[in-house]
Formats: sequence, C-alpha cells, structure tokens
Amino acid sequence: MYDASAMEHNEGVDLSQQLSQVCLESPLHHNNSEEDLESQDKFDIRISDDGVNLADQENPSDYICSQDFFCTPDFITPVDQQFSIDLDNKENSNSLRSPSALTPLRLKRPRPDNIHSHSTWLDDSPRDLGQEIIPLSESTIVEETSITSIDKKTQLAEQLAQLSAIPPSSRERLPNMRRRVPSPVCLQNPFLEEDVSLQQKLIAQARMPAPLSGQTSISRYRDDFHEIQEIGHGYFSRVFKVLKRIDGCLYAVKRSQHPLLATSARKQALTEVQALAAVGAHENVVRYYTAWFESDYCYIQTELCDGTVTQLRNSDPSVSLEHSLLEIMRQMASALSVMHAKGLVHLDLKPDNIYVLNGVYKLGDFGRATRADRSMDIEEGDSRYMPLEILNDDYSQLPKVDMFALGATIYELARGSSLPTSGSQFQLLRQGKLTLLPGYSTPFQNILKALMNPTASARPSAAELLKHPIFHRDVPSLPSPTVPDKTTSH
Ligand SMILES: Nc1ncnc2c1ncn2[C@@H]1O[C@H](COP(=O)(O)OP(=O)(O)OP(=O)(O)O)[C@@H](O)[C@H]1O
Repeated sequence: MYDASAMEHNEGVDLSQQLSQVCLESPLHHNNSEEDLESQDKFDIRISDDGVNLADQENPSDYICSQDFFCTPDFITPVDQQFSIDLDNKENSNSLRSPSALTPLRLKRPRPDNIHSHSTWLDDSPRDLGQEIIPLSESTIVEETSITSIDKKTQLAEQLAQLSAIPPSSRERLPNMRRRVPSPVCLQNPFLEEDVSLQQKLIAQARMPAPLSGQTSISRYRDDFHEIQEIGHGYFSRVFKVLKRIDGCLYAVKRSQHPLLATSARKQALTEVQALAAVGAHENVVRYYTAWFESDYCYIQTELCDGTVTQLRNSDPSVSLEHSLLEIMRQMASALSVMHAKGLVHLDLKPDNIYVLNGVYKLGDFGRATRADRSMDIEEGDSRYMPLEILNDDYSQLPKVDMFALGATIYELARGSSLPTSGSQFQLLRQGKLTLLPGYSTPFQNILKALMNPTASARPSAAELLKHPIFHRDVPSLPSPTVPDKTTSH
C-alpha cells in the first residue's frame, strides 16, 4: 500500500535539501526564509485573494511566450534538469518533489523548477530570477495551491500533460510567459579586427537605437539580433543580414514568408533545419547556427555569405572560365560527397543555391533535402536541373540526381544563359545531347556529359568525381572571386 503520510514526511526532508541545492545554483536564492520572502517580492509575484498572479495581469506584453513550440529546444535550456517528478515511479518516492510538501507561501508562488520539469516547452532554464519570470497560468496556480493528496497530484500531472499538448498558436494566448531582456549591443567585437569598421558603418547606417535598460520584447529575433537589411527572398523565405547583439558578428537569418500554421508547412521548415544540422560543419556547406519558431514563423540563423554564384556571374564574367567552374564543381562535389556519405541528398542544387564567401563556394538552401533511402518525402527541385528519371518518378538513385544537377549547373554557367524549363532543348539535354562549349577543354566537356548522362548509374558519384585527374593538375592561381557588397555600395 502506498503510505502518503510517510511519503510526505520524506518529501519534506528531501525538498529542503533540494531547495538548498537550488539556492547554491541561483545567486538570488537563499536558505534564509526571510530572505526568501524578500527575494520573492523581487520576483514581483503577488497573488490576489482568488489566487491569481497579479503580476500576470499588469502588462502581458512585457513577457515573452515560450518560443520553443515543438521540437526546437530553447537556446537557454540547461542540459541538466534540476527536478523531475515521476508520480508513478515508487523508486523515486524518496526524492519526489511533491507540491504538497511546500509551505503555503511557496505553494502560492509558482515554482517553475518543479512544475516545468513536466513539459518540454516550459523549460527549466537557469534563471536570473530578477529578470526572467515564468508565471503559471491561473488555473495551474489554483490547482497547485490546493494539492493535498495523491489524487490531486495525479490531477496536476494530467493537467500539465494536457497543457503540453496545447498547439503552439493557442499556447501563445496563455499567460505562461517568460520575460526576456535583450542582450546589450556589441558595437565592437575585439576579436574581429577586420570587420569592426564595417560593422560600425552598418550600425550607423541603420541608425540602431540604443537598447533601453530593462527593455523587453516578445521577439527572440528582435532581442538577439539587430536587422540590417533584407538580402534576398525566395518563394518560401525572406533572408536578412543581421548583427547579433551579444557577439557583434554578422549572420544571415532566414525567416519563412508566411506563418507556418499547417503541420505540413512546419514539417517542411524543419526539414531544412534538420538537414543542415545533420550535415554538420563543412567548408562547402553554408554553416548553420540555430533555428527557432516565433509567432508561427521559422527562423534559421546561418553564416552570412557574400552572395550566390548567380549574382557572382552577373558581376564577374571570369566565373565562367573553365578553371573557375572546375573549382565550383570540385567544391560542390566535396559538399555532396559528405552529404551522400551521411545518407542525405540535396535535390535542389543550382547556381542560386551555391553561395560564395571569401572565394569559397558553399551549398545552401536545404529546403528539399531528404534521405537517399527514400524513407522521407521527396520534393523535386527546380526542373531545369532535374534529370529524366525524376520527371518519370523514378527515385531509385537519388544521389545521382544531385550529380545530374551539378553537371547542369556547371553547364549553364559555362554556356552563359539559363537552361530551358521545357521544349526540345530541354529534352535534348535529358538525352545527354549537350551543345559544344567553345573555349572549354574536351576533358571538361566530357565530365559534363558524364554528369548529365541519361542513365543514372553511369554518372560518377561525388567521391568518384573528386578523384578525376582534372582536379589534381596544376592551374595558375587567380584572385578569389568576390561578390560586390550591396550594403556598402549605397
Ligand atoms: N546565408 C546567406 N548569405 C547571404 N545571402 C543569403 C543567404 N541565404 C539566403 N540568401 C539570399 O536570400 C535568397 C533567398 O534564399 P533561399 O534561396 O534560401 O530562400 P528560399 O525561399 O528557400 O528560396 P527558394 O524559393 O528558391 O526555395 C538567396 O537567393 C540569397 O540571395
């Protein structure tokens, strides 16, 4: 039989030990009960007679809803959970942190560390409690204060489970909020000597307002980044050049064009994030930093590139020279070989999705990435770069689809005009009939023919392509290609 009174006694002992541990970890938290009271006042959590947290009612816009709506973890979530409540597990009964063991005063005050261990989206981040408050919803507070029995505990657990299941858009309306204070703006990163003047110029251009002390907002994007300008957009996203306030470095942040309300749309956005994370750091892949959801928009922070190969070609005709194209081909083959070795395929390789940073080419836009083993949905990329088998719904050799796209990309850059989307030219290219490219060597043109072979199995893999002798011969070194900086030119 379950002895509730004995358990409560043990819990009381354990709880005080646990609280003292918490005190050690929080500079604002002390063992002394009077100081406890004082510090709790600082938290501005006042409970009215009917159990409502008055602080919640004052100015809801001062708080930020939990942004980590589903599988994106909070960026400040600690690795270690300080508390965990497993009501069903008797083995844990000695260390059970029962709300019934709390003093009435504590009961009236939401204890985020206890409650949030139930929920993935209400995290238990280490908090400077003077700045971050996570008041619970009214209903949760009332229930928590009245818990006296195991039944009540079970009820609480059920309520919390239901709360976790609330869809993101509804959660925003709940008063489960967390106050965040923006990072101070880093006007100068002392480790970035080259970029300091540029950053300062950009900041001045944008007339960035000084952040007010204690200023709060409801946007992680606005809190953490200063937006400098929009640098591009596609069908799905808008991309901004931003300065990260805390480190003073420039990044690109890609934001979905529209709120992602449908599950399928959120899943699609997550595909890009998860593929980028799975590929990991590689010199020829646009570097991924983090991603999050905010007001139903997906945000992805990546390294900021100078531009795309398409933009580069428009400003620097030397990109179309054979040795430059070989360099693009080699670097993209390097990115693809890593992806393919990890069982991923890109499926949207094209000049628009090859970025340039300091003369290095980087594969980006992983919005159509999928698994080579066809265990995930497949969404074909731009038809101009897709081989015949994809148009015939044959997905048996997806890595070779990327190889065709690589050949088509380089072929387009060499001939200097966009590939057709339909018509006889479109058909001829899919039969492997390429028009001669005057000024380009036969080995180079043979590689393109091999990559665009209508038979997928006859195309070289990325790893095989990298072994081609053409990439190992000595060529005269030329200055790195650069894309004009649109920001500084006006
Ligand atoms: N990391 C970056 N650095 C610099 N510019 C970028 C970066 N990411 C994107 N851009 C710019 O933003 C544009 C749109 O980005 P992207 O192609 O990723 O958006 P998208 O909506 O997924 O596009 P699409 O409709 O082609 O799928 C790019 O063409 C490029 O000009």
